[in-house]
Amino acid sequence: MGELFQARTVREARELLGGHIKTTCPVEQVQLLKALGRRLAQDLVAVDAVPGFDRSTMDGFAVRARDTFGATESLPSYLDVTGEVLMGRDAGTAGVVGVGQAWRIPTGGMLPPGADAVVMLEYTEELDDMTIGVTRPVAPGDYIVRTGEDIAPGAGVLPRGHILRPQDLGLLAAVGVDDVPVFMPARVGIISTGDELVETREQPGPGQVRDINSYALYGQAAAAGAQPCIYGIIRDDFKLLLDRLRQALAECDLVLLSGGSSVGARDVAARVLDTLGSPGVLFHGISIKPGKPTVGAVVDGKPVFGLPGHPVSAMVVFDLLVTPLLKYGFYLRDQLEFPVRARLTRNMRSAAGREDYLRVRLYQENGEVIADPVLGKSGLISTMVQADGLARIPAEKEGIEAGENIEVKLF
Ligand SMILES: Nc1nc2c(c(=O)[nH]1)N[C@H]1C(S)=C(S)[C@@H](COP(=O)(O)OP(=O)(O)OC[C@H]3O[C@@H](n4cnc5c(N)ncnc54)[C@H](O)[C@@H]3O)O[C@H]1N2
Ligand code: MOO
Repeated sequence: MGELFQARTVREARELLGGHIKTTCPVEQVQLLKALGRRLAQDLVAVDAVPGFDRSTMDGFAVRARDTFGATESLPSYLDVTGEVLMGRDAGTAGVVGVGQAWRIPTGGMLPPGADAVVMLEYTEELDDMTIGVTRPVAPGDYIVRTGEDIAPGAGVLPRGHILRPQDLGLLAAVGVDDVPVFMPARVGIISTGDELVETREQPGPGQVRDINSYALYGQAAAAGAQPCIYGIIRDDFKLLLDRLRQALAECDLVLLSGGSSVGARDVAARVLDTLGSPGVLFHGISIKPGKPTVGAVVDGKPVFGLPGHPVSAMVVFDLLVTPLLKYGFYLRDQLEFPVRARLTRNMRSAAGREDYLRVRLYQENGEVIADPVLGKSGLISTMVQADGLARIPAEKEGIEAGENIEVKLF
């Protein structure tokens, strides 16, 4: 590859990939406790109402609100205690709370028929076993959760594609979903290429470095819910690379190659990716820094990326192009990608027409979030370790001044 490549924007790169990827995600049923972080494979609809009955939110007395109107400490409303709600029991079979009456009720107990509110214990005085004085009025509905107030029967509770969070497990438990249909994790093949690379356990000789990218990318893939698989270090050799890529493609849903993506004479990634199958390379180069010499390809419907060799660049491109595919199965248009706004501590220049991604440390000062750039070349993995997140300078800006706000995503 001798010629200079034509750089695409991140959006164009996503659109090109999105238009050609044709992977189907198989679905499996997992037990609810195993479903955390997994992606829902279908819309889930509640069959039952939650709660299934009107419930008290306080310890106290179930009453007719009207009977408490005008009650004060000096002039309480006196009510006859004629019943008691037992926790977990049907309160609908033992009579009705009549006019001028009250039933004892625990927090979470079922509201008995006739009652329309609960008076907190603190606002009652017990005159004897059978009589209370209510010292504050309540309105109908006070201290009650209504039937279906949490989840109405027939309501859509979670949409297909949603990544399950701890609170979602709670909600699914509430509606009785014990087996959850989720997409199987995508299998991600990871290949590192470079004559200089050696395994972690080896002592690098002069001119050699340990393979960083296999591990960092493995971590990113696993963190995005995928099932990563390392295919090792391959020398900068067309044939060797082609064979290993073919194997990875046959066994995986998505393949990552790092190194060899630039335009140097020995940079074989683009050539190899174009040889694998149809349609092959869709773009070579994105207008971002770091990460410019990225190659994006689709082979028989599966995405294959030639990531830049510099570890920071490889990780940034993974974050922008690979994570959304693994997490959501596609690129979401309305995704809130950089949700934190932070004040930048120093001027950072950027070329117009190019998105720049800064590694930033975050801290709080006077109630504000501050982003302090971690400076350093894209070959330095330690800069990623020192950073808490990635900040973006949009393509239309030629830089951001100290004190201006910048959009950040957390690692
Ligand atoms: N004349 C030019 N040179 C370079 C350009 C350019 O536009 N013109 N682009 C630079 C940029 S930007 C990047 S990023 C790199 C991309 O390089 P390659 O993707 O071709 O990768 P390599 O040349 O194989 O390696 C670059 C660098 O990264 C180290 N590396 C590679 N793989 C690993 C790994 N698995 N673990 C740790 N480190 C790795 C490698 O040793 C090199 O130092 O090209 C610039 N050059
Ligand atoms: O893009 Mo390189 O990826 O600037 O270091």
